[in-house]
Amino acid sequence: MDTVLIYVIVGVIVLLGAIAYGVSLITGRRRTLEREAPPARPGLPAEDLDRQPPGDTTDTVAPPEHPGARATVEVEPEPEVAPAPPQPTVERPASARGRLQRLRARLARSNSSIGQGLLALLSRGKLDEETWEEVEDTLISSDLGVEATMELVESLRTRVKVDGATDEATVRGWLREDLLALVQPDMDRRITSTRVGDRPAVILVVGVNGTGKTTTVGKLARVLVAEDREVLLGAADTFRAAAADQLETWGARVGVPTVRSEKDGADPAAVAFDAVKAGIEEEVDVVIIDTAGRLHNKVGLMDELGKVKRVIEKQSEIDEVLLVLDATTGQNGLQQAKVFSEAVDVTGIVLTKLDGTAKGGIVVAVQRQLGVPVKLVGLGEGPDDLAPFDPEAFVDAIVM
Ligand SMILES: Nc1nc2c(ncn2[C@@H]2O[C@H](COP(=O)(O)OP(=O)(O)OP(=O)(O)O)[C@@H](O)[C@H]2O)c(=O)[nH]1
Repeated sequence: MDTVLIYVIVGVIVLLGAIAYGVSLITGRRRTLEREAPPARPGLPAEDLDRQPPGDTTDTVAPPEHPGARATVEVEPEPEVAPAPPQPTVERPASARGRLQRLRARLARSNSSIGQGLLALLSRGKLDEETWEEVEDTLISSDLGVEATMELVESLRTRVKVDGATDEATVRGWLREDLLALVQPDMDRRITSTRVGDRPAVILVVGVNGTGKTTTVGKLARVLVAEDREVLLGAADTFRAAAADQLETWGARVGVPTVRSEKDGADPAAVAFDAVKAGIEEEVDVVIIDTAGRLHNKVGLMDELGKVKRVIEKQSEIDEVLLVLDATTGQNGLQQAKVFSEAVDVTGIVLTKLDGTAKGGIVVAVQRQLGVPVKLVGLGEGPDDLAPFDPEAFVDAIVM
């Protein structure tokens, strides 16, 4: 009996175990199926997009069938286009013609006070010795120089004696005429900037650092580009590391190449040589060379500039040597002019920063001292603020 009971109990246990196993198999399968099924999505099912026939790439916008339903949109993938490399913008500089007229207001701003002062003194009616002394002082304070001042006062005294008229319009006429004569309008102020025979014109730009030399070379390149010249720059100012970068930037703005050395403190003569060589090979119209004018002493300067000059002349003559002077430095500038002219044959002067000084008389003083004309004047820091010197426009700005 006991044995039968044991068999019954074991049988029940086996049966229960089999039932439990069967139930667990069914639930496990259902869970797996649930896990594999995609989640239900609200609104228009996304699978509508998936069901678009492959290859149908046109944009399709199905109007919604009822409010709230989303349109089915298939957007053609953008073809992959490599971004275009940034193009350097080459500027078209303003023509140099009539620039001094345009910039006259800048000159007038600083220099017309002299003109106004002179006009007020000379049209007082009674011109006594004291007034003439004031006239002299005004002229000397404009850096005209003692000699030119004496000449001008002498001429004005004679006119007053002869004519007697001292109304402002008459005096203005005299002043204009006498100042113009002092500025020597007949001097040849052209700059050689076209090919000479079968070689480019070569312009050497010299001057003390800080006078605006590099800036002037850059501005001059623009003036010449505006006149359709092919220009090449030589960065022979190897003394100041940033000068070559500065020059290169000026050139790049108007599509002008710069020959430079990658080495700081390289031999300026070697850079000048390479620039002229490249200019000859490229058949450009003009090569402009920026130099470092370290005014440590006259002998050093002569050695440096002399070497640059000799090395260039192995390949080409030098057509222009432009001396850059800062108009605000007065007598100091005149002293520099003297030293440079002894080191190298200066053919023209560039007077920079005339916009910032009432000392326009320096034009007369420096021309007299060197016997060479002022060819260009700097009238601001803008890229087109360099103008060919025009004696009439200059004097008009003073006596306007
Ligand atoms: N207001 C004014 N500033 C000027 C003029 N010309 C040049 N300058 C400024 O003078 C400063 C010196 O100019 P640079 O061209 O660097 O002088 P630099 O003589 O070449 O000096 P280095 O490159 O060291 O040889 C700059 O800030 C120019 O913008 C001008 O006509 N008017």
